[in-house]
Amino acid sequence: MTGPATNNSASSTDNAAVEKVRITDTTLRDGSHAVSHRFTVPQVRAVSRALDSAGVEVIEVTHGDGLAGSSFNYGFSAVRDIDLVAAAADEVRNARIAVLLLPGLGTVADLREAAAAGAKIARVATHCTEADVSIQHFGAARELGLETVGFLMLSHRNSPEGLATQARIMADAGCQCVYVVDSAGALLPDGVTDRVTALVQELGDDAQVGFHGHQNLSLGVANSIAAQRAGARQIDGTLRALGAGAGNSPTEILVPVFDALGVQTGVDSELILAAAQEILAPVVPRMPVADRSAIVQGRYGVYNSFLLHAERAAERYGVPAYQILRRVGERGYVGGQEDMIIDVAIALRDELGAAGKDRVTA
Ligand SMILES: C[C@H](O)CC(=O)C(=O)O
Ligand SMILES: [Mn+2]
Repeated sequence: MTGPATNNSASSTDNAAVEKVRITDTTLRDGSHAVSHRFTVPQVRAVSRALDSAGVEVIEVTHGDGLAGSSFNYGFSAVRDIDLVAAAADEVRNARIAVLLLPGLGTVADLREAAAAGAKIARVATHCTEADVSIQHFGAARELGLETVGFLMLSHRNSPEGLATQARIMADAGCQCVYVVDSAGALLPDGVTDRVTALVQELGDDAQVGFHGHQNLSLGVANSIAAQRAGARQIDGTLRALGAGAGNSPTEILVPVFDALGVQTGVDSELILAAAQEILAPVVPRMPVADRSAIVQGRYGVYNSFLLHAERAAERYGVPAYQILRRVGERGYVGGQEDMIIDVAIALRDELGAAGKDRVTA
């Protein structure tokens, strides 16, 4: 389906040197955070089939925290990653299945198993100042014949120049596309433009640049437009914005928006709308929403995967989740420090109790 021309379509096509982006849908990976990693094989099959039929080129499937993320600290999956990857790979005809790996959590052995199960793309994620921990994983992924993508998480916590230095480390290790990852939904469009531009200049023809947005400040789609205009060639989304925190840039909105801008995605707008409405929505009990906690995450730059951990700690210790998250942001905790949320909740409980304040949990 090609939609009607819009007022801004002419000017934006004039601006765009490249008029195509590749959409990676991560409903079955980032969306896993929002369902506490409870996706089942029939759900993964149905969503993969719908995305594939709509023309989505890349579908990411894993625990929300990547291969081997199923654990006490991050939350247990309903079904093993590898079984979900194999089911998705079996279901698709054209799309390629991607897996996420956080070094230290997932290992090279996990990558090997994922490749054997049908994964074609390895996405390796590190904190935005720690790219060096990904070097061996990119090497291993390339040896396995996998396409490689690098994720610089919490990208708002590094300057454009600093991020470009980290992107260079990934590209030199064999990464073929480095993503600016707005893990907290904290970046504003200018911040995205500056970071993507810095990476494009640094990487040149050595690697592409991608963008992964979140909705905490309702800017996922606007930031994706900024990224594309600055030279990003790969953009992430999820059906119905299903994802950590306030959720991700919605794929079914990215597609018609890029269409209106004259940027090709290769995805059929009508079929992607149907996938969101008819396939995903009925199986998801709770959709992400930009509520007080999620907006605080965006404003204080808090890793989105912390939301459900903070909500559980809030419930357990009788303190507001948004206050836990604000303090976590002030302390600058990064992915992997989920257990520190408990310490923050206990300290807040003691402080609020000592001050004689009422406890609330929302
Ligand atoms: C492991 C994280 O959920 C990766 C991601 O999607 C992000 O940082 O955002
Ligand atoms: Mn994310």
